[in-house]
Amino acid sequence: MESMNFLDEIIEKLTKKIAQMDEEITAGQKDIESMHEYYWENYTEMDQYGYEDYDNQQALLQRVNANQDSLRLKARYEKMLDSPFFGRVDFCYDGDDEPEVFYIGIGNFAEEAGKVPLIYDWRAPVSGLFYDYDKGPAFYEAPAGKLEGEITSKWQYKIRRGKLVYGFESDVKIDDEILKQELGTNSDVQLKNIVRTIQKEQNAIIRNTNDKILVIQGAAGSGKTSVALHRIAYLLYHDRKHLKSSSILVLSPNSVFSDYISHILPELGEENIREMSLDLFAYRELKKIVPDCEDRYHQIEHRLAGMDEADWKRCQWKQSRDCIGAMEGFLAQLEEWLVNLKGVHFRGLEKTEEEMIRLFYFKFQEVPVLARMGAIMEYFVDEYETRYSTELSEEEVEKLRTKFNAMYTTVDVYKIYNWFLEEQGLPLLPDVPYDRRYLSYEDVYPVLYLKYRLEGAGRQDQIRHLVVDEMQDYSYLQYTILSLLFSCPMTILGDRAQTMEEEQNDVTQFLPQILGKHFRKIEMNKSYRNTVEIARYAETLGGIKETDLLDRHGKAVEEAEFSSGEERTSQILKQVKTGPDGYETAAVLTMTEQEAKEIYENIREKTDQVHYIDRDSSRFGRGLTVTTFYMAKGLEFDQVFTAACKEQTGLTRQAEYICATRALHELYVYRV
Ligand SMILES: Nc1ncnc2c1ncn2[C@@H]1O[C@H](COP(=O)(O)OP(=O)(O)OP(=O)(O)O)[C@@H](O)[C@H]1O
Repeated sequence: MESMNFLDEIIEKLTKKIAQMDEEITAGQKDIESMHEYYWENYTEMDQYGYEDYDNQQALLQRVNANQDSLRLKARYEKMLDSPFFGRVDFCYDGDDEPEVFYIGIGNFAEEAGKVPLIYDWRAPVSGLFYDYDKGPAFYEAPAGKLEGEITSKWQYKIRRGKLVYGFESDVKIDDEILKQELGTNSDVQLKNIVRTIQKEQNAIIRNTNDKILVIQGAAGSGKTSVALHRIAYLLYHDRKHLKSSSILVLSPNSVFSDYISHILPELGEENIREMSLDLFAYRELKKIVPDCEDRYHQIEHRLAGMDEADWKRCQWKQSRDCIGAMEGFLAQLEEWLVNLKGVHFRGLEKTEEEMIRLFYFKFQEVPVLARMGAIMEYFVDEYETRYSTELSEEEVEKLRTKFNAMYTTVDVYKIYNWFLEEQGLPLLPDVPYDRRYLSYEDVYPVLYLKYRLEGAGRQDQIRHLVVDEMQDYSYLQYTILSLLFSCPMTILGDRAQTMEEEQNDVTQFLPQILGKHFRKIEMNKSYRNTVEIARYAETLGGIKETDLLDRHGKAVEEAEFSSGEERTSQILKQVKTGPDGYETAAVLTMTEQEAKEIYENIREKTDQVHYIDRDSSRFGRGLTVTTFYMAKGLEFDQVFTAACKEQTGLTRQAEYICATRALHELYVYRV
C-alpha cells in the first residue's frame, strides 16, 4: 500500500533528521560553552562603555535560544517517530488535473527548511480540509486567499510505535465509528489530545482567530476543555512572534484539574502554559491585608451543612452587580473621610493646604485614592529637585513619604471595608490585628475589588491570552475583577448546567456588560464523554432536554439504597473493576468532604489500593479515587459511584448531576 511505503520512508527520514539535529545540538552546546569561557576570560578587558559586554551577552543569548528551539523541534520529531501522521487528504485544486496529497500529523516535517513539507501540521491552513469536509468540493483559506478545489479521497490512520495499526479510506466525515472506538477505550489520568478526531464544530472554534473574546457554552462532555487547549495550540502555531506559552494563563478550578490538563500541549509539541486558580491569585493579592482566607470549597461545605437562607442571600449579594454599585457609591464619598489634608513644608518648598486640596481633588483625581498621596509626594520631590538642582537621598524621600501618608486617616483596606459593611448595615468583620484576621469566602472578592479601586489593580499585561474554564463558577464581581486585570483576548468556557448552586448561573447573560462588545458566544451541544445510558440519566437530574449524543451504549445506570455506609462501601468494592485487565480509573464521589474522608477510611481498612483527593491534592492516579463532587469537576473516570443521600435537595441534585456526567462507561448511584 502506498501509505505503508510512505510510512517507512518517513520513519527513515525522521530518524535521519533526529540524528542530524543531535549533532547540531551538541555542536551548539560546545559553542555556548566556549562563548562562556571566552566571556569569563575576557570580560575584565572589554570596553569601559559595556558595548562589547552587551554584544557578547546578546550573542550568547541568541545561541542558547537557537539551541532551545532545536531541542523543542527534536522533541516534536521524536513524538512523530511514534506516530508521524494520522490523516491524509488528496485535494485537486481547481484547474489542475491531478490531486496533491497532504499527510497530516502533529507537526510539519520537511527534509530541509524551506522544502515542501512531507507532513503538514494539523494546524496548517490546508489541514482544515481534513476536519471540515468529506469527499467533494472544498476550499481552505491560505495566507494568499481562498483556494478552491475538490477532495478526491480522504484517509485515516492509526500508527503506534512507528507501525500502522489501521488505515482506511473514509468517505464520510471523520467517522463516528472511530470516535466511538476512541471513547470506548479506558480513560486516562490525563486528558487526551483529540487531533485525530476533531469534529467540524469543534474545529471552527479551534481555528477562530477573529473574535477577541470567545465564550463557549457546552454540554457536559462536549469537549470544551479539549477544544480550548487545542485552540491555544492553534494560536501559538499561527502567532509565534507575539504569543508564547508563558504568556498564556488558564484559570482552572484547582491543582488536580491543572495537572489533568497539563499534558495536552506538550503532547502536541508545545510548551506548557501557566495555570492557576483565581482563589490562589486573590489570596496572594490580599496577603498584605489578611494572612488567610476561606476558599470556594469552604463555602460549598457551609451550604451543604445547611447555611441560613439570609446568610446565603448576603453572600450572593456580595458577589453581585448591586454590591459593586453600592461600593462605587461608598467610594465616591470615601475621599472626604479618608484624608485630612494639611500644608507641607520641606526646606524652603511649601505646599499650602489649599494647594494640597487642589492637587488631591483635581490634578491627581484620576489616581486611585490610596495611591494618590504617593503620586503627590513624587510630584513634590520632582519640584524640589528641579528647583534646587539636587537629588534627594532615599532616606529623605522615605521621610517625605511618611509625612504625606500621615494625612490618610487609615490605609488599611480591611478597616475601610468594615466602614462599607457598616454603611450597608451588614455584619462587620472582627476588629482584630493583622495576624488574627481571616476572611470568609463571601468577603474575599469584595475586599479585593475595594483594594483595586483604592490602590489600583496591577494589570497583568504580560498575559496575552486568558482561558477561563468552568465559567459558570465565577460571579459578576469576579468577572469585573478579571476585566480590571486583563485586557487580552480570552477563551471562556463552561456549562450553565454544572453550576454548584441550586439555580443555574448563566454568565453569558451578563458577560457582555463587563467584557464589552468584541464578544462571541458559541454553543456546543453534542456530548462525547458518557454512554447514552449515563447521559440520559444525568439529563433527568439536571432538568436538561435531549442533548445530541454520540451513539455509544453501555451498562444501565444502577441505583440502590443501603442502610449503612459500611454496606455501601462493601458493595462499591465488589463493583470496582480497575486493575490490569479492567478499567484504568474509578471514583467514589461524595457530597461533602466529611463523607469522602469516612468512605476513604472505610475502604482503607480493606485495601490500600485507593487514593484520596482534597483541595490540597495536586494530582490523581490510576485505580480507585475517593473525593467530593466539587473536586471532580472537569475530570472523568471509567466508573463513577455517586455516594448520595436518600433525601435530595436542590443543591445535592446538582451535585449528583456533576457526578453522573463524570462517568465514561459505568455509573452507580448508591444512597444511604
Ligand atoms: N473530537 C473528539 N474526539 C475524541 N474525543 C473527544 C472529542 N471531543 C471530546 N472528546 C472526549 O470527550 C471527553 C470530554 O471532553 P472534555 O473534558 O474536553 O469536555 P468538557 O466539555 O470540558 O467536559 P465537562 O464540562 O463535562 O467537564 C474527553 O474524554 C475527550 O477526550
